Order: sequence, then C-alpha cells, then structure tokens
Amino acid sequence: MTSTQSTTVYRAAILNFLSDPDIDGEDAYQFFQDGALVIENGKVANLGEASEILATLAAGVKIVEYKDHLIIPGMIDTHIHYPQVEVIASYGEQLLDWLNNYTFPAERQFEDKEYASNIANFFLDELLKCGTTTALVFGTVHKQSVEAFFEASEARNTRMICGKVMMDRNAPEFLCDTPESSYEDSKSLIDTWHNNGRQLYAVTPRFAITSTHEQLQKAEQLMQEYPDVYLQTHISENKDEMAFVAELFPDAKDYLDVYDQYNLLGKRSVFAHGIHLNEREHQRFRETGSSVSFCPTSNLFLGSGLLDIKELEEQQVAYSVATDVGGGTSFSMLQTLSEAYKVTQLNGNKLSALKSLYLATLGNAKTLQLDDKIGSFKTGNEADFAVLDFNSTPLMALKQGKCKTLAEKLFAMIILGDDRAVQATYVAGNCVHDRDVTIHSDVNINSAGEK
Ligand SMILES: O=c1[nH]c(=O)c2nc[nH]c2[nH]1
Ligand SMILES: [Zn+2]
Repeated sequence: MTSTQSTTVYRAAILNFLSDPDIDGEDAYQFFQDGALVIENGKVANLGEASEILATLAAGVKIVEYKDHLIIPGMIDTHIHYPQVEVIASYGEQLLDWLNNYTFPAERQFEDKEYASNIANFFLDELLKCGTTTALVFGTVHKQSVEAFFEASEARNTRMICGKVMMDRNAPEFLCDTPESSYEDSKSLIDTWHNNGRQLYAVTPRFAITSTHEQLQKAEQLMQEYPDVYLQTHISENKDEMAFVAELFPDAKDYLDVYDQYNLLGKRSVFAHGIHLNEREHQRFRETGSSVSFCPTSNLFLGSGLLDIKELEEQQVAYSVATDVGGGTSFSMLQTLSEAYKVTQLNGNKLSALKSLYLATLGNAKTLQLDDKIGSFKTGNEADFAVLDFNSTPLMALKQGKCKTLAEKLFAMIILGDDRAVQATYVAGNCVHDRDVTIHSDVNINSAGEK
C-alpha cells in the first residue's frame, strides 16, 4: 500500500492524550466535540476544533466526516502471540498444561511458511478490525514464522514488533532450537527486519523454564550487539510455573533475577503478567525502567490471578495493557480494558475510562519507547487511528443516549465495545479497515460515504 501523498481532514469527535489523566487530570487530554484531524503524507499535521481548522484550509482539500463517531489514536497491544489464534477458547487448563496440551501442538504448524503466512494475514486483519495498529508479538520457534509475520505487516505498512521464540528445553523436541541456532536465526531476522520500514525486532526467550543457561547467554549477547532491539518474555504468571523456575535456577534471588543475571532488563524489556512479584523485583523493575504487561483476559481465563496495577503504580513500576491472545480471549483492546476494570474492582480499586484509553494509546506507546511516533496525535506522528461508533449496536446506542458526561460515554464504549464498535481503522493515513464497506460490482463505498 502506498502512503497518502495529499492532505485529508477527518472531522468527528476526537480524543487525544498528552499525559496520564490520573496525574494531570484535565490537562492530560484534549477532547474536541467537533474536531478536525489533518493528515499529510501519512503523518499528523494538525488537530483542533473543526471550525478553526476548516477556516484555514486551502480550497479542494478532502474532508471525511464521521458523524456521531470518536477518533482516537490507533490502539497498541503490548503482548500477543500470533500463532495462538486457534488456541483461543481452549477448555479447562492452567498455564503449564495449557501450554503442553493446546499451545505447543498449535505452534508446531508454523514450520510451514505458507500456513504461517495465512495465519499472519488473518491475525493482522483481526487486530485492525479491533482498532489495534501496533502490537508486540510472539512468533514461534521457527524463523520462517517471523518472516511470514513481517511480510504480512510490511504489506499493510503497520508498525509491529515481533520476535522468534528462543526455546531449547522443557518443550517437545519438535519445538526446540539450540543456543546457537536461536542466536543465528534471531541475528539474521534482526539484520533483515529491525527498522526495515515500520518493523521492529524483539529478542524473545519464551520464559525461564524453556531456556538453558547457554541460551539465556545468547539472548544477552544479542541484546548487547543490538542495543535498540526489544526484549519480550513472561514472568510470574502462575504459581506452578514459579516453583519450577525456582527449581531450575536455585541460585537466583527470585524469578526476575534469572533474567537480570543475563542483563535482560531495560527500558525496551517487556515482561508479560508479573502477577506475583515481590518488593525486590518491583525495585529492579523501577531501577531498570523495565515494564510489566497486564493481560487481564488471559489472567482470568487461565486462572492465573489478579494483577494489582495500583500496587505497581505505588511501586513506580511501568506497566501497559495487552490481550495475550490465545491465553487471552479477545483481540479487542476495548474488551481487554473492560476486563482490566473488573480485575481492578476485585482488587478494591478503580480504573477510569480516561485512564484506560490513555493506557491503550499513549501509555502503551510510552512503555514501548515509541511515543515519538505513535500513541497520540502529536504533530509529525505517524497517522494511525481508529474511528469508534457511538451507535455500534442497539444497546450501545441506548446506553450512550443516557450518558451525560464524556467520562460516562467513554466508560460505556469500553464496557459494551468490541470489534463492532470500530467503524474504521487507518494506518499511516490509509484506511485499512471499514466495518461497513459495501461492494457494488467494482465500486467500494466506505462508511464515510466516499467512493
Ligand atoms: O500466557 C502465556 N502464554 C504463553 O504462550 C506462554 N509461554 C510461557 N508462558 C506463557 N504464558
Ligand atoms: Zn503470552
């Protein structure tokens, strides 16, 4: 797809975050009831009141109007497994049995590049349908799974971060690599794909259980050789998992210390789950700027536990929000935020709608060190955005009609919203999903009435 070489103005209600609303209150966001977002050559050129912006436009500039819709920056998912699409909704197990009985057999299929390409395309379309434009993604142990993923992402021009799983023990032989092959494959993928267009690489040891000392040393070597790549892994999700890690690494102070011993902590290091961390681990997260990825639908589905995000805030541990498909049960960040609200309620706290949408956009971009490119409508940022529909279902329309404040409307959007609430999704200024696209012979008419 080519980038838009012209100016287009999108007119709708628009919400944009500047900082964390729990810290800066009303100064943390901009809301325009009748707003205009100006996109030039795939980048944000301006944002403001429609009446002011439209008055300054040259004649003939294209205006796309979405009545009764809300434009937000494209949502960001900081932990998801693309090969686990078909693992969603697998019954009856907690983490270790779920991996052995469902996940590993499903991941085996990705040795076949064609299979991997088909699932990568399905996966990316599913994310875009949900208004998610960037994700930090696990591949499988197979190098070709990541090649297939980046090729599919490159074709859509999406900003994606992905990595080949490193896994050389405690998994079926058909899914194991070696320290050397995992190093060579990861290195070759980094050389080809990291910073190639919008694609970025993450070194991906699956978790402490499935990597030997020698393989974790190779992960360390990669992080030293390529200091601007990401690191993604799992930590402290499940009590049986934690006991196994303690057995395998008797010299480590705790679970995080396993990764710390190989210098895998840092600002671009994202640790999924972190439900059962101790104070020393919080301190190391804080000192190194590493972040926890909160995956509420997965944590509930796999019976893993209730992450206390207020405790993370008190401990000044950075965190983001993610779906964790296929332990997670939905691709939708709206659904994920709805479950995050419920987990927070069970911990005796509250998660406001403004804070939730901040997390799904600018907050998650900050934990990925990408807020200079995505996550908000700052001038010059890449023009990834989602158009949400306040009337997406009869129930949504009825409830929205009863809401009086912006906070109430956004909260109802989160609790009742899913992929049906996403009218359209744009990537670098191009429409890549339109819920109501109707095909009349060779003419496509999108929801804004454009041909
Ligand atoms: O939720 C999870 N999904 C996984 O695939 C996985 N692997 C290790 N630990 C994991 N946790
Ligand atoms: Zn995971």
